[in-house]
Amino acid sequence: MGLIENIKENAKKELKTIVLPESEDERVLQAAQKVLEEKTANIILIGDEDKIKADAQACGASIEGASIINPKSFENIEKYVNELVELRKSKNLSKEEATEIMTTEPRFFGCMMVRLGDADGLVAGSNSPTADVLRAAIQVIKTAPGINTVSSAFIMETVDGKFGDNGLILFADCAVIPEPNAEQLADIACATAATAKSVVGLDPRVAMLSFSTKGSANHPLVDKVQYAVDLLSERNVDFSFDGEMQADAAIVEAIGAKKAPDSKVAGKANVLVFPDLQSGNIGYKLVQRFAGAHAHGPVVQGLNKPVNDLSRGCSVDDIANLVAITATQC
Ligand SMILES: CC(C)(COP(=O)(O)OP(=O)(O)OC[C@H]1O[C@@H](n2cnc3c(N)ncnc32)[C@H](O)[C@@H]1OP(=O)(O)O)[C@@H](O)C(=O)NCCC(=O)NCCS
Ligand SMILES: CC(=O)OP(=O)(O)O
Repeated sequence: MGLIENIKENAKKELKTIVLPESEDERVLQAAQKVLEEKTANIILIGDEDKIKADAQACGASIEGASIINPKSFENIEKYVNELVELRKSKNLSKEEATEIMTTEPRFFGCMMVRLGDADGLVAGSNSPTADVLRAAIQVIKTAPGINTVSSAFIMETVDGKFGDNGLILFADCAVIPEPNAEQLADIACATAATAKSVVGLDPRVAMLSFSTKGSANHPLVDKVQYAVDLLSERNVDFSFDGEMQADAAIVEAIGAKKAPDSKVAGKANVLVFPDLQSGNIGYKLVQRFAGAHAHGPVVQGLNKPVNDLSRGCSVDDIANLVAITATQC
């Protein structure tokens, strides 16, 4: 069974409720139909019921079985507003401002549903930049206890099975932290190793990427990655890691053996931690488009409850798949 089939089978075992706040996007309505037909989650759509039903009919999506909630007529809106005021107390958010946010920004409303237990998880981002989804999640859901860093990973399913574990390889961080420091890079490595284990079932081998392999170049950017590797050693983590190393040394056995002969990770990495968001975001999109890889995610890591993002270029299947992934994280 393939990765997504496996995840969907797991999601079916105990149905979770996933919020899709971007009901104005026809791909979301079509994905809702798919999820309901496949029975991988219960679905809540946010918005005006008449409009959503008309839009669904116009795009040929049957959303029967989905719940629809309109924040403007939601009976518990007062509770949601009060919770947001409390959460943003240090920023002096007024009740009027909180009411405006809760009734006009469905991503914030949806995250509040998840925070307060009225839903189990949320998937958004097909119709909004990642930053908007992340801001709502960070402000409303917050980080998990003991975690400082929210980051993300793409589960890349490459076609010929040559790289990673039978073609499965995680890329991080491709969506959240523009210029991670060494501490944050170490946090990203730990979070992505955990995602590799819990969501994909891999035994993680993490490569900390750079334009240098084991000191082949000297530059402050290389020093940062080396420092992140030192931090991982100090943390006594329970997964294999190594770096700094170049991408070819990380994933091609012969090149790994030449450039980093003593490494347990070089040549067989199944988690790639990019040194910054420029390289991570560009890197995943090139592999997705040039190599025809499926890019599942970005799976957001470090939050107290599951909220996952989509690329605006996503397909209906991408949304339905991410809903199943989210359901298994609940
Ligand atoms: C994630 C992101 C939206 C946060 O931006 P922001 O809201 O402007 O962040 P700020 O630096 O103003 O911080 C706001 C709050 O969020 C927290 N925060 C921001 N990023 C965080 C992270 N990665 N992990 C944990 N907390 C974070 C800050 O500590 C701060 O907390 P406070 O309100 O309690 O003081 C921003 O880093 C971003 O835009 N990232 C790139 C997203 C993107 O475009 N990706 C490419 C396409 S996928
Ligand atoms: C993850 C990502 O790159 O999102 P978008 O394409 O929407 O910017």
